[in-house]
Amino acid sequence: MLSVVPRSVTARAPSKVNLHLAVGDLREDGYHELTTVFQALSLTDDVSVFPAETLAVRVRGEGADSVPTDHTNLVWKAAEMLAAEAGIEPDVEISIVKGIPVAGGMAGGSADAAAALVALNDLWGLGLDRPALDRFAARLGSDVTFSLHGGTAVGTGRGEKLLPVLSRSTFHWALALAKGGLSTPTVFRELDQLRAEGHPPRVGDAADLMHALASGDATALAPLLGNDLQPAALSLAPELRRTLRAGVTAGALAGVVSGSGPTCAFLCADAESAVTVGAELSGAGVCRTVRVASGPVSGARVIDPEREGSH
Ligand SMILES: C[C@@](CO)(OP(=O)(O)O)[C@H](O)COP(=O)(O)OP(=O)(O)OC[C@H]1O[C@@H](n2ccc(N)nc2=O)[C@H](O)[C@@H]1O
Ligand SMILES: Nc1ncnc2c1ncn2[C@@H]1O[C@H](COP(=O)(O)OP(=O)(O)O)[C@@H](O)[C@H]1O
Repeated sequence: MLSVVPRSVTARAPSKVNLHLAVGDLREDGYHELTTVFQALSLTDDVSVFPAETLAVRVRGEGADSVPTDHTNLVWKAAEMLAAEAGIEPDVEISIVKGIPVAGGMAGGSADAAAALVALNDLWGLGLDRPALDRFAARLGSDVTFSLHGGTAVGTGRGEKLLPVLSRSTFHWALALAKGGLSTPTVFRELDQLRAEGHPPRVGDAADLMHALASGDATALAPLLGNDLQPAALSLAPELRRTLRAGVTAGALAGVVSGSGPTCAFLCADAESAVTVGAELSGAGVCRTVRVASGPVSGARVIDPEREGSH
């Protein structure tokens, strides 16, 4: 007798770096008004879903020990939301393979949530279109909408209102992953505190940065990278100053704290330079480990792990 192997679906979602992150006022709902330019990077997480007796989450890979496997994991919440919408039980095993550092300012949890939405939409045959997936994404977290879309985009509101940005070439990055993580709400609170006490530097508008992206010129883009959360991340993790200096000394065009940190992202002239900068950073002992990545890449999408490989 033929036994039927239950179908599984795997989706891959990108990390992100904020090329520009302007943080505005604290809103009444506890979020800050943002204007940010996201770029999706080739450092990714894979999320596979399989029919199961009950909802369960497993995690392996980069930083897996510090990722929750209970209802607080964003993929668990994504499964419950979609199942409630479809009127079914969320009986599924969700397996996450992390390549994106946890609490690293690179939207790893958001990537997993976006990948889970895409994979479950396929597994359960829900036929949800992009606007519908966007609505679920925005409920899960501010960055999840971007993780779905990928590419290069401007985010406003709390980061969930997106408009695509013309970006002409591929940019190459060396990433310095730190020992611990930084909690996003703690970094926003630290910025509020720094602003109450003085005037930490603020990024201007993103007009010149948009031109540099459209021209595809990494040398023009480099001096325009900016992040209002960087002073707060440096205040909480002062050792990142050394990391930022070391990357530029190693030949990067510029370095910036990624989102709320503590990952530092270094824009490099080309792929070869990114490998050299990564090796020098590694040798300088200013970070836990290094990765190279390029962007922009696509948002969360179903993959065939046999053909595309799984990490
Ligand atoms: C800072 C950014 C920049 O892209 O990314 P990360 O560095 O975390 O990757 C994002 O704004 C993070 O987005 P995300 O990680 O999805 O945050 P959420 O879960 O929605 O919010 C976590 C907490 O961060 C704070 N928060 C988040 C977004 C925002 N616009 N204002 C805020 O003040 C709030 O305290 C909120 O309760
Ligand atoms: N699927 C997930 N992957 C990673 N972290 C998750 C996940 N679900 C919930 N978390 C929690 O979210 C927090 C933020 O993690 P992450 O999204 O990786 O970083 P960041 O917000 O800095 O980009 C972590 O403290 C982690 O415990």
